[in-house]
Amino acid sequence: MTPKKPVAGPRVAVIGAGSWGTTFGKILADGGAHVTMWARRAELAHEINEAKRNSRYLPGINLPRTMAATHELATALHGVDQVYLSVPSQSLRENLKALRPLLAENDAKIVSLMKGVERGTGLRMSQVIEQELQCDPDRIAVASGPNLALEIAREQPTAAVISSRSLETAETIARAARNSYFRTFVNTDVIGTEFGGVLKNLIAVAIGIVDGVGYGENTKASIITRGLVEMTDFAVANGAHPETLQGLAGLGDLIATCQSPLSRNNTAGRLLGQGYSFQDVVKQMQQTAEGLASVAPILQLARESEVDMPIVEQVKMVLDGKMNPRDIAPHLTTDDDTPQGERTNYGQADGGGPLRRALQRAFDQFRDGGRGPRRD
Ligand SMILES: NC(=O)C1=CN([C@@H]2O[C@H](COP(=O)(O)OP(=O)(O)OC[C@H]3O[C@@H](n4cnc5c(N)ncnc54)[C@H](O)[C@@H]3O)[C@@H](O)[C@H]2O)C=CC1
Ligand SMILES: O=C(CO)COP(=O)(O)O
Repeated sequence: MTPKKPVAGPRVAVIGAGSWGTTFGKILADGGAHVTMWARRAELAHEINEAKRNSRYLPGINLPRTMAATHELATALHGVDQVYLSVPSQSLRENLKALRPLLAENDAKIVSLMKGVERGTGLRMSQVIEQELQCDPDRIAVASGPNLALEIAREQPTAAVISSRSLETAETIARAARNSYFRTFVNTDVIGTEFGGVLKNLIAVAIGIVDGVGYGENTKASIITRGLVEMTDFAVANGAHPETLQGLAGLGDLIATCQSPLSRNNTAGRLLGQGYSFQDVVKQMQQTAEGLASVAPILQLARESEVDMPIVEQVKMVLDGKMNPRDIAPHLTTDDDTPQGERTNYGQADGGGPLRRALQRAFDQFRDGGRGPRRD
């Protein structure tokens, strides 16, 4: 009997064949993994299999010859080592319910590619996965960073962060998701990595709004800068390491999303700034703009953790039709009449407050060689 050929790369399934799922499938296939895409529609699975194209989500892109696709979940998940999830965040829980029995006998690593929080619970995607699959959090990883799908599908050089509570899991996934045009770094700050991706969407909506109104670069730079403060304040108060927000998953993604017309969040904001109502914008968006659903749960969490998020508050007011888009502005982002210098909650030397305490805890943990994140 001839010995079985060793399988070079891991066997992976990517659940969700939209723009990011398909692009990530290409990243993995180009890195040597055996990729099966799961698409909801049989026609899309057929197009990927036969034409090596996903013309709706990635027009003009040739997909790897080795990439397979199916619309049968059981076929996609059979014998896999890794499962990548890339469906709209609000649909993750229902999708996991279908996955769970199919993964019962399998200890595959589960990777979230998503950048939203669940409406109603405010849970991050890795928390929803842990709840629904009832699996060891060390098996779960998340991917984030400045990762506009179409640019990566065109093989433009890009970096990303893979984060897991288990460094070993993060490194395993980072090795699989690495190739000549995609470089992955690792950290163990899952909270910071996930919130970075969620929060930059909200700031990108704000940038889109001021763009739509017709304001220029000063306004946008002011909102991006103050937005990073809000993102950091919020994430640190909710358990993140501040350094993560300065890396690819925070600042990096904020820059990419705020300046690119490819961003759906930015586009949704631009339409709002041009005077379209929230309902009109939702109707016009052909793809997922996660920021629209994340605003309310993030503001709820902000209130619970006593963090001010004036820019995100203004985005919510525009979405609700309670603020004229022309009034959204960084000068409303300080809560006193005569702001003295830049208020960065996490840098305040006032000796008190939940943010400062959270920051101190994070630094202590890092200095003591705890499970702090690696620099990305
Ligand atoms: N597109 C991008 O550049 C990036 C997107 N992401 C994140 O990836 C996630 C997925 O976004 P995209 O692929 O861009 O969205 P998309 O809108 O391009 O594709 C979404 C996919 O999910 C499917 N879908 C819709 N509702 C579903 C449901 N109820 N159950 C199962 N599948 C459903 C759609 O048919 C489609 O295949 C989002 O959380 C997004 O924030 C992250 C990084 C980059
Ligand atoms: O997350 C992204 C880039 O990193 C994609 O942003 P949008 O979802 O706004 O298109």
